[in-house]
Amino acid sequence: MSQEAVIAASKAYPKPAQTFQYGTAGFRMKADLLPSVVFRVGLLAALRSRYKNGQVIGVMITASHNPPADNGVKLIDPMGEMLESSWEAYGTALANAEDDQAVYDYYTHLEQKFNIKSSVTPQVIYGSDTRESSPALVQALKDALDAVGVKSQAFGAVTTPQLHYLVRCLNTEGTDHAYGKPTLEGYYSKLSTAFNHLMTNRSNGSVTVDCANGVGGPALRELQKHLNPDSITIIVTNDDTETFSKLNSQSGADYVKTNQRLPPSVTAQPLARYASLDGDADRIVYYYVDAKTSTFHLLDGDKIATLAASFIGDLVHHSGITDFSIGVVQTAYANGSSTAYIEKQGLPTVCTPTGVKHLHHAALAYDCGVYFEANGHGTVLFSPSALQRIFTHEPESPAQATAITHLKNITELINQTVGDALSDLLLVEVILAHKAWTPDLWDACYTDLPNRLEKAEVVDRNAFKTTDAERKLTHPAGLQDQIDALVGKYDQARSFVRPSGTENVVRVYAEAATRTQADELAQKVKALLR
Ligand SMILES: CC(=O)N[C@H]1[C@@H](OP(=O)(O)O)O[C@H](CO)[C@@H](O)[C@@H]1O
Ligand SMILES: [Mg+2]
Repeated sequence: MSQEAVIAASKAYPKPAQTFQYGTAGFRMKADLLPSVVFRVGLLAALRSRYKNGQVIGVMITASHNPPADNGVKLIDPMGEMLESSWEAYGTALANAEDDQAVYDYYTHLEQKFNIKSSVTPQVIYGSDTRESSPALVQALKDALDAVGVKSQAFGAVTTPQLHYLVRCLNTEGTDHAYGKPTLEGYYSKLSTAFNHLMTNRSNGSVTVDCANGVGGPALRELQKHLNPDSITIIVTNDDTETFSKLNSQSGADYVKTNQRLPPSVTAQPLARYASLDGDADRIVYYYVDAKTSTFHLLDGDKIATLAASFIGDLVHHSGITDFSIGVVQTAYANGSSTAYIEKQGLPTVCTPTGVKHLHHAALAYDCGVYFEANGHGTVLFSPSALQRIFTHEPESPAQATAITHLKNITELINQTVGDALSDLLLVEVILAHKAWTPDLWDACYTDLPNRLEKAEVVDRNAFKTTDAERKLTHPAGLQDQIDALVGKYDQARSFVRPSGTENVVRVYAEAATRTQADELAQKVKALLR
């Protein structure tokens, strides 16, 4: 790598007058502001790979559920996790370097700081969602990787979880904890093989999936080719990736969760199952309309977490494996009823700050850690020792043998690197089939407290500081007391305010015993912010 090569390549991507920050979901903003950021993220990925002795690092170009004009970029660490948070600041600093020389200087500063050897060949793989702006940003990335001699591989349009899967597979290939075949075909084959085993002699009718007109559409169509058609029919809708303006428009998991209503394109049949993915297919929510009043019912991340935890708990119980810890990790946005339900089942719950990296980390504390954000982003992690026990357990009865076989397949079905809408879809379908549950029976486990999520524009969101997993404000001084006083006036109420990590707003959440109370509480708390 030469100074001239880096500086020359960097010249093509001048930094706009803008301050950037590597946030909860990497960098995310209007796509036209991003070329310099993506170029520099490419340099960071190269450094990260060399720092990790040449292990493969992933770069995903996506803005998830954001509008079509946005885009974003984030790094994936060697085991398929999100970038270690201490490195986010280096990404921020590199993105904000004023000119090409400053970019090069900071790059060499990091090399020295971490004593990164130039003898190691860095390896990076990358992919993008289906946005119009993605190809140009991919080119910016490629130019950076080439300038610093990275061995790179392009995977084209992929879901975010697919890229996480590929990174982990590449870095574990040939080891005793090989995660799978490092190809997209390997991904589809791993998930579908487990699904087809779990669905042997079972059929679960059909599910209609709204793909937000994003990359989940083509991926789901491909996955479906691998599934036994006698087990499931997946009706793929909102899968137009050619009309860029349709992405996440009036569709998708975020639309359904935020508005608490059907996408306008869906005419729901009573008790039929519907699901919506987000733009990069790492989130999923389910919903249905009931038979009596055709009312919309949301089955969100909390409902998926409780479903998964209880199903896995039952399998472990029937397998004869003992001393096996299962925990459920949530955020403050989890519905109070879900937390109460999980605790009533005798399972521990943990509340972490928003952002899946926090949940993921907390879930590692259990043999089986189930984590979901209410918005539908989540997965299930099995610890290495839990996997070892599941795969070596000697069953003492046919019933135990069946439970063990199911457990093994469940660990293969779940994408354990990150929340994955396609894997979660198959998981829910398997569980409902095994329980012979219609969506209303699933929904009946507990009744959500009516809730409202609002956002407020404020002068400076950084003036809002929180504690207790974001459930309480420490600053601005006195505001929390005012919120508490309001909450005290409603039944079963809870409300909190926190600054968003992805948008320049402050979020207000409120839940209470009735819809009117929840709405009123949210409005009154919001009014305090003015
Ligand atoms: C209330 C809410 O849904 N917040 C989302 C949103 O974070 P904020 O920090 O609230 O903007 O985007 C994150 C990244 O996608 C996601 O992890 C999180 O759950
Ligand atoms: Mg997403």
